[in-house]
Amino acid sequence: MSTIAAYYNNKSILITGATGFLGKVLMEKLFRSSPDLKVIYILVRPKSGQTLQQRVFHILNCELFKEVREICPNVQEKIRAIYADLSQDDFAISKEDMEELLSCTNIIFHCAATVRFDEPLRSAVQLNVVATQKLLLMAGQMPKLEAFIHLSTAFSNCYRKHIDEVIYPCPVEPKKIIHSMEWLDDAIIDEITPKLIGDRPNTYTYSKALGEMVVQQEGEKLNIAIVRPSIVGPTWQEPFPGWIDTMNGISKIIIAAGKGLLQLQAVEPTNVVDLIPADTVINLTLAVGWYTAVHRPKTMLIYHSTSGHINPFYCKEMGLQLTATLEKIPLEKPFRRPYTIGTTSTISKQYWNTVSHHAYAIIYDFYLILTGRKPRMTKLLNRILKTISKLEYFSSQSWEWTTYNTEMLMSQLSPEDQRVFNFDVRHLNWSQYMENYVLGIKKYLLKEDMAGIPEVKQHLRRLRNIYYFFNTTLFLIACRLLIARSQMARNVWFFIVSFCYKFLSYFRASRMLKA
Ligand SMILES: CCCCCCCCCCCCCCCCCCCCCCCCCCCC(=O)SCCNC(=O)CCNC(=O)[C@H](O)C(C)(C)COP(=O)(O)OP(=O)(O)OC[C@H]1O[C@@H](n2cnc3c(N)ncnc32)[C@H](O)[C@@H]1OP(=O)(O)O
Ligand SMILES: NC(=O)C1=CN([C@@H]2O[C@H](COP(=O)(O)OP(=O)(O)OC[C@H]3O[C@@H](n4cnc5c(N)ncnc54)[C@H](OP(=O)(O)O)[C@@H]3O)[C@@H](O)[C@H]2O)C=CC1
Repeated sequence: MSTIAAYYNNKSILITGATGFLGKVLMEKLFRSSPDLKVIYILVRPKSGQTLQQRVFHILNCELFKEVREICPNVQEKIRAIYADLSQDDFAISKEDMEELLSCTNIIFHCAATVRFDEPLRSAVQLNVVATQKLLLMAGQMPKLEAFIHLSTAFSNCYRKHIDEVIYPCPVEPKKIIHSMEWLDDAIIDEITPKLIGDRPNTYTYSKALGEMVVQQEGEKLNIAIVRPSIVGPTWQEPFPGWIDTMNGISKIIIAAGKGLLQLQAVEPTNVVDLIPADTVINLTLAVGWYTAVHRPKTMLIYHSTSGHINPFYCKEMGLQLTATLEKIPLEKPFRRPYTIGTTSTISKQYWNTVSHHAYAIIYDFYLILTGRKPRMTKLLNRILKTISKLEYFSSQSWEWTTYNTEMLMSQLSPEDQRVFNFDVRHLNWSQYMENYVLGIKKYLLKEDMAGIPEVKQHLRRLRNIYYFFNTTLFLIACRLLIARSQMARNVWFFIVSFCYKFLSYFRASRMLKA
């Protein structure tokens, strides 16, 4: 049996952010690989009118947990959902629950975070820094704790081009930031935010960097490690390929491209898109948990979960594969045929934005007005472009992450552990992965019907014919206008027509001679 899987059996595991994308994949793998684990405590808040129990029921009944429901029929009994809101001072955990957590927890996986790039600094700090600090304080009071694993992001130091598995300190100490958030009002915080975040693009990356510093400072006496994934995509292999239930990362770009709304993305075609499958991140995280608990490294180790250095996926290749896949597995109700253009040049971006986004939206809105409907495309397009522009910082650049610790860990695993907890992306086939990505988006995220694919393909063929007809008509109108207004255009036109005529006559004559 796998040593790592055996380690988690009979353990009490605390997970924050278990209702999130990565948290669910983490729980699923734990139940599937170590069905004899004692209990998983999850800190959950009620949301969207659902109680804790309803949320847990919903998670356990989703497609992701299909295999777990068979392997571990009593899975419901092994999850202890604890009411908690991490943005509140004492996490709002009841006294009894807190006592149980403190006395029983063996391992903590801290995944909860606000991942929005545009989160106000106050709430980003509250969740990504203060909550981390408080969880570390709690961890310090747990006599049975063996390891604390903190999920950060490979982009926490994205102002650097080359990133090592170390902590890069922020100029202002986290304690000072936390303290200032207590007495500054919102208006002043908004004003100083750009100065504080400095070269970072948003409050997310800044607060995650502060969170790492807190982990380093407050976790000195704990057995602690940090995992830094890059852009997390759907599962690669486990429990099945293509599982995704989040719009984060690049899913929004893919959906907008699949619906034909977005054709241009600010990317340098030769740049690398550092995608990493969710199951790879989770396998590494579980291996890190085991290694930290059992081998107790003397210093806190940071592990990069990235793909670019060993199996680079270039933007151009991704654009081509995405277009091909979206033809094969189209998304429902496309506005246009998917097509991808990548550039970072400002002039080129403005040109393509006008020609392939705004012009189309205006024409479509005009068509809606003519057919007695309310125009909506320009508004929708502007919203999407605004959203996508906030991702531009990440799409227009490339980074290099070193992975010495991750490779060291891989070398420490037995062949069986390397197989069961595979985090080696050298053999990942990107074309296959993109196909499963689109399938996953269609099936699990958008919940579209697979049986509708032939109909959508037919619709796409109609759109292609309209596109050709529209372009040919536009070309002929332009020619006609030019010929009517310019002698030179007329000369060129007559030259082309007489050239074609002569060529055809020559071709016919030579065929007759041969006959
Ligand atoms: C791909 C094809 C394009 C063509 C290019 C072709 C080029 C050829 C070669 C290139 C190939 C293509 C390669 C592209 C790859 C680029 C790679 C880089 C991508 C960069 C991704 C960034 C990831 C960075 C990861 C950093 C690591 C982390 O740790 S991230 C943690 C995860 N966090 C996130 O990912 C959160 C990011 N998101 C946000 O913070 C917010 O969404 C936002 C701040 C970005 C935007 O907020 P906003 O309020 O504006 O939007 P939102 O609330 O999300 O939505 C507003 C409404 O708009 C609707 N909407 C949004 N998208 C769509 C859509 N696609 N279709 C329809 N409707 C959409 C949305 O539903 C909202 O509607 P309402 O709910 O009704 O308001
Ligand atoms: N996805 C990605 O591309 C990447 C993610 N990461 C990191 O991985 C971790 C997990 O990310 P991911 O799963 O994608 O994120 P999600 O947004 O999917 O999940 C976030 C989780 O945090 C919980 N949470 C947020 N606020 C609170 C709160 N106040 N109290 C209790 N719980 C709260 C959410 O609960 P609720 O369901 O109630 O909202 C949810 O379970 C994060 O630390 C993130 O920084 C790093 C790199 C890339």
